[in-house]
Amino acid sequence: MAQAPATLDALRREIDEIDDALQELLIRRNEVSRRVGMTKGPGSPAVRPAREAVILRRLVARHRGSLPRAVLVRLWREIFSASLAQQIPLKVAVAGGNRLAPLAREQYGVLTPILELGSPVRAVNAVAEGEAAIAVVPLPGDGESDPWWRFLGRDGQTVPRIVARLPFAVAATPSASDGTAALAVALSPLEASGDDRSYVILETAEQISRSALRDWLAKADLTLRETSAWRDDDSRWLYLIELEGFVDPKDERLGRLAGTSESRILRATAVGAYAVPFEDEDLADWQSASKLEAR
Ligand SMILES: C=C(O[C@@H]1C=C(C(=O)O)C=C[C@H]1O)C(=O)O
Repeated sequence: MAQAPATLDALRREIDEIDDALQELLIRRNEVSRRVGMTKGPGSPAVRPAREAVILRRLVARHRGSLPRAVLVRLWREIFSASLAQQIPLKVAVAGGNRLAPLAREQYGVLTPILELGSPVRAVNAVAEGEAAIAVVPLPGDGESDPWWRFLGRDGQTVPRIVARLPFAVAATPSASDGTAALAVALSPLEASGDDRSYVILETAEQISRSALRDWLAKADLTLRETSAWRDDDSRWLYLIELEGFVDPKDERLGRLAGTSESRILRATAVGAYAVPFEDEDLADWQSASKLEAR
């Protein structure tokens, strides 16, 4: 016998039940995250973008039905932010005037306090000094007079590291639809998500061409993506290098670099890594694809 069509009342009762179940699960998730926070301890910072990336990739891959993947990601950004906010006082520093506040809000939660400071350098300092948990800073550019990244080459637990690239999903981040992108800096260890890019700072006593840098890196099995240079007062050069793959502070390829560069690299320090963001097609839904075809 065919099933009788559900009445509007019955369908609404089903939605009420689902809402209650969803709410119970969110309450439970936040409680477990609070316990994760207590288990982490002082040497294990709260902000873990690599773990968030692994979760989002898994959820997007197993998704189905008519709820768009971009909406799924948006929901989880708020869930992560609420989860983080009960582990630590979640405050995000940005440089006022560089249009990164909306991006920071869409990544770290619409209710998360944003601290607008005078420059990206001050935003990074706010993280070093514990005034903010995360700084959202512009992508490194070449020829900057005071690049925010120049403080990252030092060792130590209170030196901020690059931990994420924003947006993680353009389709889920309206403020990034014009191509705006940024990096997030926090006092968190470098963690691999399984598909990553990394940043290292190379220190040299002289200016080095991009092609020489690329060759030295290739000899040490490292693939260069981007470079930014900064000349320190005492004629020391710093290069912020973006590399393919994950490179952590103990990576033996960094040690090999000195040997492959005619010893012109004085120091090589791993200063960051980020999970490779979703491509638009990763978030494409069967429904939206069929809508496009129907046009
Ligand atoms: C719960 C954790 O802390 C934070 C919150 C996460 C979450 O809500 O899933 C994930 C990573 C961290 O940014 C964790 O590290 O697992």
